[in-house]
Amino acid sequence: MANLLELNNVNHYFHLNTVHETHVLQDIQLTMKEGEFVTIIGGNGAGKSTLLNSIAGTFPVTSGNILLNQEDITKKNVVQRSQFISRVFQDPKAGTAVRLTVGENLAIAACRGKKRTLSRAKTAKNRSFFIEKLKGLNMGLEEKIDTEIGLLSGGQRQSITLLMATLNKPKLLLLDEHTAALDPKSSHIIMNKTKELIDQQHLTTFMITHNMEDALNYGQRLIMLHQGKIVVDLDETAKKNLTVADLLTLFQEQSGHSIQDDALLLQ
Ligand SMILES: Nc1ncnc2c1ncn2[C@@H]1O[C@H](COP(=O)(O)OP(=O)(O)OP(=O)(O)O)[C@@H](O)[C@H]1O
Repeated sequence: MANLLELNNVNHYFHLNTVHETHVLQDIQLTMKEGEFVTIIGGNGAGKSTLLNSIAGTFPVTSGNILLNQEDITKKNVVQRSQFISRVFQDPKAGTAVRLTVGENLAIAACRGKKRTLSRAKTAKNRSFFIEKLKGLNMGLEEKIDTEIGLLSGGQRQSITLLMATLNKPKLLLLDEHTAALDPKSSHIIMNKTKELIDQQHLTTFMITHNMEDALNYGQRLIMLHQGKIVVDLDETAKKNLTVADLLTLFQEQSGHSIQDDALLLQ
């Protein structure tokens, strides 16, 4: 199967050529197949968010190139890339207009990357489409279609953010610790919804998590990042029977360090 995403020798420096220079991504070589669900873990400051930001186009990489469906997107900015790359952030408020209703937020998401044509008939059709999608979440959120999204709980908001991110079937879905701000029960519900949406649409997905169990339980491949380098890359067979303890040992063997990250170890 063809590569959906390809990163070739990607390097990223912050504050290049200053005393504060940090080499955050170091010669990243990474490919993802279409439909692959990859989880990524690593200690604080390993460069996970920077890697996602580089793929999303939040800032230009210092060197190297990024290909999506064989097209070089390295020079495209975040808005141009958002036509085919969706992202869900840790903060459930990010990516939504908190003063607009659930329905209005979904309408904005549905227009992403398309020409906006609004007619009464289309608005009514969209409304029933959104109600069906909300029903699919099985959280009773179809009743909240006219509620301001800012008034919903973190878990409810995050499930709608997920729906918004997947409404137009993105080529690539980036999940940036999207359950980390939720309580354990909501986090579990959202992870199950995430898997459901990914499976239904066969979405190519890259998920950062601090939860090692989730990193092992979800997706077909697991990557560990350490000091800006990929130190572990496990396929489905390799990660199938691994425990969190095995993962910690593997990390130590490959990087020469133990994970100095309480958030990761406390999971
Ligand atoms: N905008 C920025 N300007 C300068 N340095 C930055 C910036 N963003 C991140 N860094 C630095 O880059 C390094 C990697 O940060 P990044 O946020 O990518 O790590 P992370 O693996 O996502 O960490 P965490 O798990 O703690 O969120 C850190 O040393 C961080 O201080």
